[in-house]
Amino acid sequence: MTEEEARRWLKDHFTVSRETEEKLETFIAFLKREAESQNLIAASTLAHIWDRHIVDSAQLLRFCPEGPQNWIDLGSGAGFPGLVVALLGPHRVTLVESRGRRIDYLQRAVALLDLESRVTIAGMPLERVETAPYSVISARAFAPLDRLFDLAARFSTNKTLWLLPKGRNAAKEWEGVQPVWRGEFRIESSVTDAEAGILVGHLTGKTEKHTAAAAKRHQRR
Ligand SMILES: C[S@@+](CC[C@H](N)C(=O)[O-])C[C@H]1O[C@@H](n2cnc3c(N)ncnc32)[C@H](O)[C@@H]1O
Repeated sequence: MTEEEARRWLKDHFTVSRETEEKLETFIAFLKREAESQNLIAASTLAHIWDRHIVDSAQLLRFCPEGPQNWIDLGSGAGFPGLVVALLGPHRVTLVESRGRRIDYLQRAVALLDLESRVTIAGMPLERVETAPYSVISARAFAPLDRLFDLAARFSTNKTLWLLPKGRNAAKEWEGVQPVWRGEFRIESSVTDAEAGILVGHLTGKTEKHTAAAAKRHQRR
């Protein structure tokens, strides 16, 4: 969609107050300035931030239950989708990011947008983040699904909603992990790219076959 259509889409789907609109503009201006001195988003998307980043992030909120969620966003990078979700909804959001300059950027963005009371930055590799249950887990362009589940299943309960924009291979990726992982996922199409899929659902555990094989390996040790 064009940038104008993307702005309209946002207003049609969410209650965007004047203050939130101003904050989104402030965030985009800040991102553009920062992108001059560090690699934050693909250069080809700089002229399409509303479509490729703001709406692409915001659309995840369509699948989220009402009310404030305890949300963790893995590999937030320039703040997508985590910061957009925090700007548009009442959620408490933890942004996980391991790269120093991006952590510094995220800290300044959160202060600029006055989000300190609801946004926490876990500035470290995900592997070092303290285990805790979250009600929503999101990750865009973070890792292939098998690695993502391996790294992040410890933040999930049977009730946790996973929101994973996965591009054009969403169905294949979900099929690919099924020998190991059990869950109930559906694929929603992305409003910013009709061919891209978003995996939406719950992870319920590892398959019995996999659990039995792991137990056997453990016994042999
Ligand atoms: C391709 S970028 C995507 C950024 C953002 N989610 C987006 O879609 O624009 C992946 C991000 O994950 C971060 N990352 C990669 N491995 C990580 C890890 N193990 N723990 C935390 N962050 C990690 C990288 O530093 C990078 O900022």
